[in-house]
Amino acid sequence: MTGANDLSQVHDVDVVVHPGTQELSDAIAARLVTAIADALATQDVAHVSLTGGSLGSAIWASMAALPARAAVDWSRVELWWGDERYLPAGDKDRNDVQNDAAGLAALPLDPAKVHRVLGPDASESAEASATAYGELVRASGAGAFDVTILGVGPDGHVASLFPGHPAQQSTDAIAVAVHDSPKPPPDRVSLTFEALRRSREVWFVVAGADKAKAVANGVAGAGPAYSSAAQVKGEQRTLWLIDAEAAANL
Ligand SMILES: O=C1O[C@H](COP(=O)(O)O)[C@@H](O)[C@H](O)[C@H]1O
Repeated sequence: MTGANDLSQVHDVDVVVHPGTQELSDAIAARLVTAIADALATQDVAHVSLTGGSLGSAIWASMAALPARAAVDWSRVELWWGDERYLPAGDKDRNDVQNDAAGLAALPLDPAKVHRVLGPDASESAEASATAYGELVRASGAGAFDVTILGVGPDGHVASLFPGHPAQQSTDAIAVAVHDSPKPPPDRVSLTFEALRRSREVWFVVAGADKAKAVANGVAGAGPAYSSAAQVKGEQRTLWLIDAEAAANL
């Protein structure tokens, strides 16, 4: 990772800083290829949980341009989403739609292994969608995700778990319905902290000066009223993959 500045082991997490958003996005795509190929060397399938947001989609544009993506047997990759906006299939504001448009759809994935959160066109409520998604995670035998990728909002939210929002407190489920989200749209479905923590590696992916405070809070381990990101750690590794602007307050 040429040009990366490794600030390893700050507060029991690893922080890697790349100069700008493009370098960061390209590096995450390359890292993901390696992580998936490693997992597939010893497992039948690799489970990866994806994120929406700006960088969450930029990764797939980088992947589409990365020759090394051919090193992965994508038909053995199970994809999940850490959260989804509770909107009908195909809505341009859904995370999966934005990821697909950025480049995800171009990969030779097995559609049966791409697990999309049901929207209002296919479920009675966000609660019903969350229950169905949780059951799907459980039934898949995922047990733990190999990699969970999480964007972080300027307010410190990850997936659709917003600091101080009641959905943060859901402890008895894999996925939870979120209403009155401070960021539109108001209705969402999110994996819970408990589910997100069942990840071998958690990667926070963050770019931009407007995220510098959220990154500092997350890396420092701030409480849930200030940072949802700080409540999630990987079982083996927690990585902050950020650009120089986002690192400004470290
Ligand atoms: O609404 C969401 O926002 C976050 C972060 O988005 P960004 O555009 O500020 O990077 C994203 O991680 C989450 O998946 C999404 O639903």
